[in-house]
Amino acid sequence: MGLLVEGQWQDVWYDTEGNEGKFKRQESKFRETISTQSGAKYAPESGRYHLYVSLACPWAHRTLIFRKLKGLEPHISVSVVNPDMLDKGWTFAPYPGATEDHLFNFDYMHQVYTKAQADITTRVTVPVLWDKKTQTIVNNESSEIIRIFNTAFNTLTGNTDDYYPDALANEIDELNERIYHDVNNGVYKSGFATTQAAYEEAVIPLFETLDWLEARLSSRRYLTGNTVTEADWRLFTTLVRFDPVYVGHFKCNLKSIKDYPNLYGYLRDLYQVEGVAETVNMDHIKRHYYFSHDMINPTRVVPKGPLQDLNAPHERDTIG
Ligand SMILES: N[C@@H](CCC(=O)N[C@@H](CS)C(=O)NCC(=O)O)C(=O)O
Repeated sequence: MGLLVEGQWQDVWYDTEGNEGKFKRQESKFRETISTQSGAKYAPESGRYHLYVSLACPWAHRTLIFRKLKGLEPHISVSVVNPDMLDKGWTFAPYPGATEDHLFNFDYMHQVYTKAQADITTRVTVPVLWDKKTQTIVNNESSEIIRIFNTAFNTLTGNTDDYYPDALANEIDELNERIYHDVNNGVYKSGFATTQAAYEEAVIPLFETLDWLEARLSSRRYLTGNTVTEADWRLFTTLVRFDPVYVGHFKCNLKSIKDYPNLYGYLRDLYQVEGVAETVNMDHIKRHYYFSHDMINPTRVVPKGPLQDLNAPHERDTIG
Protein backbone atom coordinates (compact mmCIF):
# COMPACT_ATOMS: atom_id res chain seq x y z
CA MET A 1 0.00 0.00 0.00
CA GLY A 2 1.39 3.37 -0.89
CA LEU A 3 1.49 6.09 -3.47
CA LEU A 4 3.64 7.82 -6.08
CA VAL A 5 5.27 11.12 -5.13
CA GLU A 6 6.94 12.87 -8.08
CA GLY A 7 7.25 9.51 -9.79
CA GLN A 8 8.77 7.71 -6.78
CA TRP A 9 6.88 4.90 -5.02
CA GLN A 10 6.40 5.45 -1.27
CA ASP A 11 4.98 2.79 1.00
CA VAL A 12 2.55 4.51 3.38
CA TRP A 13 -0.95 3.63 4.60
CA TYR A 14 -3.95 5.99 4.30
CA ASP A 15 -3.51 8.99 6.57
CA THR A 16 -6.62 9.17 8.75
CA GLU A 17 -4.81 10.93 11.63
CA GLY A 18 -4.96 14.39 10.12
CA ASN A 19 -8.68 13.84 9.49
CA GLU A 20 -10.23 12.80 12.85
CA GLY A 21 -9.93 9.10 12.04
CA LYS A 22 -11.89 9.44 8.80
CA PHE A 23 -10.99 7.86 5.46
CA LYS A 24 -10.97 10.35 2.60
CA ARG A 25 -10.86 9.11 -1.02
CA GLN A 26 -8.65 11.09 -3.41
CA GLU A 27 -9.92 12.46 -6.73
CA SER A 28 -8.88 10.54 -9.84
CA LYS A 29 -6.22 12.29 -11.97
CA PHE A 30 -6.95 11.25 -15.55
CA ARG A 31 -10.34 12.46 -16.74
CA GLU A 32 -10.36 12.43 -20.54
CA THR A 33 -13.07 10.88 -22.69
CA ILE A 34 -13.41 8.86 -25.89
CA SER A 35 -15.59 10.45 -28.53
CA THR A 36 -16.74 10.10 -32.13
CA GLN A 37 -16.60 13.89 -32.61
CA SER A 38 -14.19 14.90 -35.37
CA GLY A 39 -10.86 16.04 -33.97
CA ALA A 40 -11.39 14.18 -30.69
CA LYS A 41 -8.10 13.21 -29.05
CA TYR A 42 -9.38 9.72 -28.27
CA ALA A 43 -11.53 8.12 -30.97
CA PRO A 44 -13.37 4.82 -30.52
CA GLU A 45 -11.19 2.30 -32.35
CA SER A 46 -11.14 -1.46 -31.97
CA GLY A 47 -7.98 -2.71 -30.23
CA ARG A 48 -6.76 0.78 -29.30
CA TYR A 49 -7.61 0.75 -25.57
CA HIS A 50 -6.62 -1.48 -22.68
CA LEU A 51 -8.26 -1.81 -19.30
CA TYR A 52 -6.31 -2.51 -16.10
CA VAL A 53 -8.49 -3.97 -13.36
CA SER A 54 -8.54 -5.85 -10.11
CA LEU A 55 -11.29 -8.47 -9.88
CA ALA A 56 -11.47 -7.64 -6.18
CA CYS A 57 -12.17 -3.97 -6.63
CA PRO A 58 -15.81 -2.78 -6.73
CA TRP A 59 -14.90 0.29 -8.83
CA ALA A 60 -12.99 -1.73 -11.42
CA HIS A 61 -15.77 -4.32 -11.38
CA ARG A 62 -18.20 -1.73 -12.79
CA THR A 63 -16.02 -1.28 -15.85
CA LEU A 64 -15.75 -5.04 -16.43
CA ILE A 65 -19.55 -5.36 -16.28
CA PHE A 66 -19.98 -2.57 -18.84
CA ARG A 67 -17.30 -4.06 -21.08
CA LYS A 68 -19.24 -7.33 -20.98
CA LEU A 69 -22.77 -5.92 -21.38
CA LYS A 70 -21.83 -3.53 -24.16
CA GLY A 71 -20.08 -6.21 -26.25
CA LEU A 72 -16.68 -4.57 -25.86
CA GLU A 73 -14.64 -7.66 -25.03
CA PRO A 74 -13.35 -8.13 -28.59
CA HIS A 75 -12.40 -4.43 -28.78
CA ILE A 76 -10.87 -3.59 -25.39
CA SER A 77 -8.20 -5.88 -23.93
CA VAL A 78 -7.71 -6.39 -20.18
CA SER A 79 -4.96 -7.05 -17.66
CA VAL A 80 -5.90 -8.29 -14.17
CA VAL A 81 -3.71 -7.50 -11.16
CA ASN A 82 -2.90 -9.92 -8.34
CA PRO A 83 -5.50 -9.55 -5.54
CA ASP A 84 -2.89 -8.77 -2.87
CA MET A 85 -2.22 -5.06 -2.48
CA LEU A 86 0.82 -4.90 -0.18
CA ASP A 87 3.94 -2.70 0.16
CA LYS A 88 4.36 -2.21 -3.61
CA GLY A 89 0.66 -1.64 -4.27
CA TRP A 90 -1.04 -3.59 -7.04
CA THR A 91 1.27 -6.08 -8.81
CA PHE A 92 1.25 -8.50 -11.73
CA ALA A 93 2.71 -11.36 -9.66
CA PRO A 94 1.22 -14.70 -10.76
CA TYR A 95 -2.05 -15.72 -9.11
CA PRO A 96 -4.96 -17.84 -10.43
CA GLY A 97 -7.31 -15.57 -12.35
CA ALA A 98 -4.76 -12.72 -12.55
CA THR A 99 -2.75 -11.96 -15.71
CA GLU A 100 0.59 -10.47 -16.62
CA ASP A 101 0.71 -6.89 -17.78
CA HIS A 102 -0.15 -7.59 -21.40
CA LEU A 103 1.18 -4.25 -22.66
CA PHE A 104 4.54 -3.72 -20.94
CA ASN A 105 5.14 -6.81 -18.86
CA PHE A 106 5.63 -4.52 -15.85
CA ASP A 107 5.81 -6.00 -12.35
CA TYR A 108 3.85 -3.20 -10.67
CA MET A 109 0.80 -1.14 -11.50
CA HIS A 110 2.63 2.03 -10.41
CA GLN A 111 4.89 1.59 -13.45
CA VAL A 112 1.85 2.04 -15.68
CA TYR A 113 1.21 5.40 -14.01
CA THR A 114 4.83 6.58 -14.39
CA LYS A 115 4.80 5.39 -18.00
CA ALA A 116 1.92 7.83 -18.53
CA GLN A 117 3.66 10.62 -16.60
CA ALA A 118 7.18 10.18 -15.24
CA ASP A 119 6.92 12.71 -12.38
CA ILE A 120 3.35 12.00 -11.32
CA THR A 121 2.10 12.35 -7.73
CA THR A 122 -0.94 10.14 -7.22
CA ARG A 123 -2.43 7.09 -5.57
CA VAL A 124 -2.12 4.10 -7.87
CA THR A 125 -5.68 2.90 -8.30
CA VAL A 126 -7.59 0.60 -10.61
CA PRO A 127 -9.43 0.76 -12.95
CA VAL A 128 -7.20 2.42 -15.55
CA LEU A 129 -8.20 2.88 -19.19
CA TRP A 130 -5.01 3.04 -21.27
CA ASP A 131 -4.56 4.32 -24.83
CA LYS A 132 -2.05 2.24 -26.79
CA LYS A 133 -1.79 4.92 -29.49
CA THR A 134 -0.80 7.95 -27.42
CA GLN A 135 0.74 5.77 -24.65
CA THR A 136 -1.10 7.34 -21.79
CA ILE A 137 -4.00 6.93 -19.38
CA VAL A 138 -7.27 8.21 -20.81
CA ASN A 139 -9.25 7.92 -17.61
CA ASN A 140 -8.91 6.31 -14.17
CA GLU A 141 -12.32 7.17 -12.74
CA SER A 142 -14.73 4.24 -12.94
CA SER A 143 -17.90 6.36 -13.01
CA GLU A 144 -16.59 8.05 -16.16
CA ILE A 145 -15.20 4.91 -17.79
CA ILE A 146 -18.63 3.25 -17.61
CA ARG A 147 -20.24 6.31 -19.25
CA ILE A 148 -17.63 6.07 -22.03
CA PHE A 149 -18.38 2.37 -22.48
CA ASN A 150 -22.12 3.06 -22.46
CA THR A 151 -22.04 5.05 -25.69
CA ALA A 152 -18.65 5.76 -27.29
CA PHE A 153 -18.24 2.44 -29.09
CA ASN A 154 -21.87 1.97 -30.22
CA THR A 155 -21.13 2.33 -33.92
CA LEU A 156 -18.33 -0.19 -33.65
CA THR A 157 -20.34 -2.81 -31.74
CA GLY A 158 -23.88 -2.06 -32.93
CA ASN A 159 -24.88 -2.39 -29.28
CA THR A 160 -27.15 0.54 -28.39
CA ASP A 161 -28.27 -0.66 -24.95
CA ASP A 162 -28.40 2.49 -22.84
CA TYR A 163 -27.74 2.33 -19.10
CA TYR A 164 -27.98 6.11 -18.71
CA PRO A 165 -30.98 7.13 -20.82
CA ASP A 166 -31.80 10.85 -20.98
CA ALA A 167 -35.27 10.32 -19.55
CA LEU A 168 -33.83 8.78 -16.38
CA ALA A 169 -30.60 10.80 -16.11
CA ASN A 170 -31.72 13.03 -13.24
CA GLU A 171 -33.12 10.15 -11.24
CA ILE A 172 -29.96 8.09 -11.82
CA ASP A 173 -27.76 11.03 -10.77
CA GLU A 174 -29.73 11.44 -7.54
CA LEU A 175 -29.58 7.74 -6.75
CA ASN A 176 -25.85 7.62 -7.53
CA GLU A 177 -25.15 10.57 -5.26
CA ARG A 178 -26.75 9.01 -2.19
CA ILE A 179 -25.56 5.47 -2.93
CA TYR A 180 -21.98 6.57 -3.61
CA HIS A 181 -21.56 8.44 -0.33
CA ASP A 182 -23.52 6.14 1.96
CA VAL A 183 -23.04 2.70 0.40
CA ASN A 184 -20.23 2.35 -2.20
CA ASN A 185 -17.86 4.56 -0.25
CA GLY A 186 -19.77 4.13 3.04
CA VAL A 187 -18.42 0.61 3.52
CA TYR A 188 -14.84 1.90 3.10
CA LYS A 189 -15.46 4.82 5.47
CA SER A 190 -16.75 2.33 8.06
CA GLY A 191 -13.95 -0.15 7.55
CA PHE A 192 -11.01 2.27 7.41
CA ALA A 193 -12.24 4.50 10.26
CA THR A 194 -9.72 4.64 13.09
CA THR A 195 -11.98 6.22 15.69
CA GLN A 196 -15.33 5.05 17.08
CA ALA A 197 -16.96 8.33 16.07
CA ALA A 198 -15.75 8.15 12.46
CA TYR A 199 -16.95 4.55 12.21
CA GLU A 200 -20.42 5.37 13.54
CA GLU A 201 -20.64 8.43 11.32
CA ALA A 202 -20.32 6.08 8.34
CA VAL A 203 -22.06 2.88 9.43
CA ILE A 204 -25.33 4.50 10.52
CA PRO A 205 -26.08 6.28 7.22
CA LEU A 206 -24.97 3.12 5.39
CA PHE A 207 -27.75 1.09 6.99
CA GLU A 208 -30.27 3.93 6.76
CA THR A 209 -29.67 3.93 3.02
CA LEU A 210 -29.87 0.13 2.78
CA ASP A 211 -33.24 0.31 4.64
CA TRP A 212 -34.38 2.98 2.19
CA LEU A 213 -33.29 0.87 -0.79
CA GLU A 214 -35.04 -2.18 0.65
CA ALA A 215 -38.32 -0.23 0.74
CA ARG A 216 -37.76 1.19 -2.74
CA LEU A 217 -37.16 -2.26 -4.20
CA SER A 218 -40.45 -3.60 -2.80
CA SER A 219 -42.37 -1.95 -5.64
CA ARG A 220 -39.65 -1.63 -8.30
CA ARG A 221 -37.71 -4.48 -9.85
CA TYR A 222 -34.70 -2.18 -10.36
CA LEU A 223 -33.81 1.17 -8.80
CA THR A 224 -35.60 3.30 -11.39
CA GLY A 225 -38.37 0.83 -12.32
CA ASN A 226 -38.39 -2.02 -14.79
CA THR A 227 -35.15 -1.39 -16.67
CA VAL A 228 -31.61 -1.94 -15.47
CA THR A 229 -29.55 1.24 -15.41
CA GLU A 230 -26.08 2.37 -14.45
CA ALA A 231 -27.34 3.02 -10.91
CA ASP A 232 -28.08 -0.70 -10.50
CA TRP A 233 -24.64 -1.81 -11.65
CA ARG A 234 -22.96 0.71 -9.37
CA LEU A 235 -24.91 -0.66 -6.41
CA PHE A 236 -24.45 -4.30 -7.46
CA THR A 237 -20.67 -4.35 -7.12
CA THR A 238 -20.95 -3.26 -3.47
CA LEU A 239 -23.85 -5.61 -2.66
CA VAL A 240 -22.06 -8.66 -4.06
CA ARG A 241 -19.11 -7.97 -1.72
CA PHE A 242 -21.25 -7.09 1.28
CA ASP A 243 -21.90 -10.38 3.07
CA PRO A 244 -18.60 -12.06 2.10
CA VAL A 245 -16.40 -9.07 3.08
CA TYR A 246 -17.95 -5.87 4.37
CA VAL A 247 -20.05 -7.42 7.17
CA GLY A 248 -16.98 -8.95 8.82
CA HIS A 249 -13.88 -7.18 7.60
CA PHE A 250 -15.33 -3.64 7.48
CA LYS A 251 -17.64 -4.08 10.53
CA CYS A 252 -20.76 -3.28 8.49
CA ASN A 253 -22.68 -5.74 10.60
CA LEU A 254 -25.97 -4.21 11.70
CA LYS A 255 -27.48 -6.60 9.15
CA SER A 256 -26.42 -8.72 6.18
CA ILE A 257 -27.86 -8.39 2.67
CA LYS A 258 -29.49 -11.79 3.15
CA ASP A 259 -31.56 -10.21 5.95
CA TYR A 260 -33.12 -7.86 3.39
CA PRO A 261 -35.49 -9.92 1.18
CA ASN A 262 -35.78 -7.33 -1.58
CA LEU A 263 -32.11 -6.36 -1.70
CA TYR A 264 -31.06 -10.00 -1.63
CA GLY A 265 -33.47 -10.95 -4.43
CA TYR A 266 -32.33 -7.89 -6.40
CA LEU A 267 -28.68 -8.90 -5.93
CA ARG A 268 -29.46 -12.38 -7.31
CA ASP A 269 -31.52 -10.90 -10.16
CA LEU A 270 -28.56 -8.77 -11.30
CA TYR A 271 -26.05 -11.57 -10.72
CA GLN A 272 -28.10 -13.79 -13.04
CA VAL A 273 -28.05 -11.32 -15.96
CA GLU A 274 -26.20 -13.04 -18.77
CA GLY A 275 -22.44 -12.64 -18.52
CA VAL A 276 -22.41 -10.92 -15.14
CA ALA A 277 -21.54 -13.96 -12.99
CA GLU A 278 -18.36 -14.35 -15.08
CA THR A 279 -17.21 -10.94 -13.86
CA VAL A 280 -17.51 -11.96 -10.18
CA ASN A 281 -14.45 -13.68 -8.69
CA MET A 282 -15.14 -14.40 -5.01
CA ASP A 283 -11.65 -15.71 -4.40
CA HIS A 284 -10.03 -12.44 -5.53
CA ILE A 285 -12.64 -10.46 -3.60
CA LYS A 286 -12.15 -12.20 -0.26
CA ARG A 287 -8.39 -12.64 -0.62
CA HIS A 288 -7.80 -8.97 -1.47
CA TYR A 289 -9.52 -7.47 1.53
CA TYR A 290 -8.70 -9.99 4.24
CA PHE A 291 -5.08 -10.50 3.13
CA SER A 292 -4.09 -6.97 2.09
CA HIS A 293 -5.47 -4.95 5.01
CA ASP A 294 -3.36 -6.39 7.79
CA MET A 295 -3.97 -3.41 10.07
CA ILE A 296 -7.61 -4.57 10.13
CA ASN A 297 -6.94 -8.33 9.94
CA PRO A 298 -3.40 -8.94 11.26
CA THR A 299 -3.60 -12.75 10.97
CA ARG A 300 -4.50 -12.47 7.27
CA VAL A 301 -6.74 -15.48 7.69
CA VAL A 302 -9.44 -15.45 4.99
CA PRO A 303 -12.82 -16.70 6.25
CA LYS A 304 -14.48 -19.62 4.50
CA GLY A 305 -18.03 -18.31 4.49
CA PRO A 306 -20.62 -17.21 4.10
CA LEU A 307 -22.51 -19.95 2.29
CA GLN A 308 -24.40 -18.04 -0.37
CA ASP A 309 -26.17 -19.19 -3.53
CA LEU A 310 -26.50 -16.26 -5.90
CA ASN A 311 -27.99 -18.60 -8.51
CA ALA A 312 -31.03 -19.36 -6.35
CA PRO A 313 -34.32 -18.18 -7.91
CA HIS A 314 -34.90 -14.46 -7.31
CA GLU A 315 -38.62 -14.29 -8.10
CA ARG A 316 -38.46 -10.60 -8.96
CA ASP A 317 -39.81 -10.90 -12.50
CA THR A 318 -43.32 -10.03 -11.33
CA ILE A 319 -42.41 -6.77 -9.55
CA GLY A 320 -42.89 -3.32 -11.07
N1 LIG B 1 -12.38 6.85 -7.84
C1 LIG B 1 -11.78 5.66 -8.27
C2 LIG B 1 -11.45 4.80 -7.06
C3 LIG B 1 -10.76 3.55 -7.43
C4 LIG B 1 -10.10 2.90 -6.20
O1 LIG B 1 -10.02 3.49 -5.12
N2 LIG B 1 -9.62 1.65 -6.38
C5 LIG B 1 -8.96 0.96 -5.29
C6 LIG B 1 -9.19 -0.52 -5.35
S1 LIG B 1 -10.79 -1.01 -4.82
C7 LIG B 1 -7.47 1.15 -5.40
O2 LIG B 1 -6.90 0.89 -6.45
N3 LIG B 1 -6.84 1.59 -4.31
C8 LIG B 1 -5.44 1.77 -4.24
C9 LIG B 1 -5.07 2.94 -3.38
O3 LIG B 1 -5.96 3.63 -2.88
O4 LIG B 1 -3.87 3.16 -3.18
C10 LIG B 1 -12.73 4.97 -9.21
O5 LIG B 1 -13.93 4.84 -8.91
O6 LIG B 1 -12.29 4.59 -10.28
